[in-house]
Amino acid sequence: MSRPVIEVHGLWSRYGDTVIHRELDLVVEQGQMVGLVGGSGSGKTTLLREVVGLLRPWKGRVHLFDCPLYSGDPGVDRALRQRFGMLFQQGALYSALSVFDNLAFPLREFGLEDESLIRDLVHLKLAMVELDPRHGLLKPAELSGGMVKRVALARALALEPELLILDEPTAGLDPDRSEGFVRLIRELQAELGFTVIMVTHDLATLTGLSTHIAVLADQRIVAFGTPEEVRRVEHPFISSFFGGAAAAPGPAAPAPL
Ligand SMILES: Nc1ncnc2c1ncn2[C@@H]1O[C@H](COP(=O)(O)OP(=O)(O)OP(=O)(O)O)[C@@H](O)[C@H]1O
Repeated sequence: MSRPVIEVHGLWSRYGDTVIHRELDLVVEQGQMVGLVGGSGSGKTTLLREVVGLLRPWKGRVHLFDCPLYSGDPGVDRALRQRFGMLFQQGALYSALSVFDNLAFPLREFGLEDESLIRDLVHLKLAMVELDPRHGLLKPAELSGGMVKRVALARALALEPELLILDEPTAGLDPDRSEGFVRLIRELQAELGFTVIMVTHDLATLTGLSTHIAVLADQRIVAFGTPEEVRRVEHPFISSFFGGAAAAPGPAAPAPL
């Protein structure tokens, strides 16, 4: 039985007098990989920040794993934070720390003290993203763009989250590296079963990763469904986003997960 991981109901957001979201609803169920698309400035990043509690909505309800995001109990909020991992476009890694310490950071922060266990877990996470222990000695500035993304992914997965939030996961990667990163996320998702919500402007990343697509336009989610279902919805943004491919999924359909 599928259960909701993210539930957003009647959400209003604003910066000053500018309303960004108006009565927005979104439900993401366990195991779904949801690509959130919308025009530039439509409020995708704002929505992600509200979903993870980095930004408080003006009005409305956000629940994660059936728990209200702002329970008022620091212990509950902390336990909830352990259940999701984030890969944000900027500020992914601490530049002064080695790769090893970047990955050890969330483990130590959440109370792990046994250094030999931390070492084993860090090496396990490095292996998950196809890196080896010697990469742990490097500083972020010594890594290629693709390796930075993989380390950031390993860090997002450090606490074995049930939900992974990705903001432009392949931005800045060339098409080959981007394809490799999409494959890696897909394989890890198939193995670990986490739910994904992702913002991307890249059609290849969107079609390669999404089981579902949510379209943000007119200050709310105007379409939600499988890529094929969403392509059939009549809306000017959807027609222009998918262009001529709107009627026929063809080769752009997502790979099976
Ligand atoms: N801290 C802020 N203060 C004021 N306005 C903001 C702030 N952050 C974002 N905005 C504005 O709110 C709107 C939504 O921004 P947001 O970054 O959520 O959109 P987006 O859909 O992620 O955009 P893009 O696709 O271009 O990254 C934009 O018009 C943006 O300029």
